[in-house]
Amino acid sequence: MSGPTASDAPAGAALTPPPEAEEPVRHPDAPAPGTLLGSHYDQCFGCGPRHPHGLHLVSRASDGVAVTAELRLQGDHQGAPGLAHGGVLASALDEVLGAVNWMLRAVAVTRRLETDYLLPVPVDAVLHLSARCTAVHRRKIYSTAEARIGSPQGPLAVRADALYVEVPMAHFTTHGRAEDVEAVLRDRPGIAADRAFEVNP
Ligand SMILES: CCCCCCCC(=O)SCCNC(=O)CCNC(=O)[C@H](O)C(C)(C)COP(=O)(O)OP(=O)(O)OC[C@H]1O[C@@H](n2cnc3c(N)ncnc32)[C@H](O)[C@@H]1OP(=O)(O)O
Repeated sequence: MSGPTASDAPAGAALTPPPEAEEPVRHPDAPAPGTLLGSHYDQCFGCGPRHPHGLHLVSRASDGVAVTAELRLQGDHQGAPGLAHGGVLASALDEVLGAVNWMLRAVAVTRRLETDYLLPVPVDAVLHLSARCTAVHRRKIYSTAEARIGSPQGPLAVRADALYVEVPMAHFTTHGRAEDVEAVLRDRPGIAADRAFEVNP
C-alpha cells in the first residue's frame, strides 16, 4: 500500500515549496525586461490574439523571474452586475503565472491555483497584474501573483499562489483535441510535433 502523496496534501501545504526547493534562476535567454511576450497559442483564452472572446492578455517580461500585464475589464466579464466574475480574474492570474514559466524557459501546466479575492473589481477597471516565481523543485514551479486596480500601486484586489508542473510537449499532442493539434501542425510546417506548441516570445 502506498503512503500519502503530495497531491493528498492540504491546499496550503501543497503550495509551500519543500525545504530543498531552490531559488528560481532567470534563463540566460529569457527576454529582456520590458519585452512583450507573444502568445504561446493564438486560440488561448488568456493570451490568444485570435480568440474571439478571450482576455487577449499581453505579458511583459520584468526583472528576475517575473512578468506584468494589464487587463481592461469589460461588460462581458461580469459576474454580479457591474462587477468582474471571479473565474475571469482567476483566468487572468493563471495566464500571467503561466507566462512566468517562460522566464525559466519551462513548459509547464497549472497543477494548483489558489485565489484570494480581497476587493470587488468593477468592470471598466484596468487591472494591473504581476506574477513571479518564488521557488523551483525538480518539475515543480511555485509562483505568486497579484491584481491591483487602476495602477501597479493601486488597491490589491486579488492575489494567487500557484504550483505549475513542467511537462513534455507530448502532454499537448497526446491530450489535445486532434483537430486543434493538427491545425497547429499545419500552421507551422517543418516544426516537429513536439515543438509545435512552443511558448514563444
Ligand atoms: C504551453 C503553456 C500552456 C500554459 C496554459 C496556461 C496555464 C493552464 O491553463 S494549464 C491547463 C490547466 N492544467 C492542466 O490541464 C493540468 C492537468 N494536470 C495534469 O496534466 C497532471 O496532473 C500534471 C501534468 C500537472 C502532473 O501529472 P504528472 O506528470 O503525472 O505529475 P506527478 O509525477 O504526479 O507530479 C509531478 C510533481 O508534482 C508533485 N505534485 C503533484 N500534485 C501536487 C500537489 N497538488 N501539490 C504539491 N505537489 C504536487 C508531485 O509530487 C511530483 O513532484 P516530484 O517531481 O518532486 O516528485
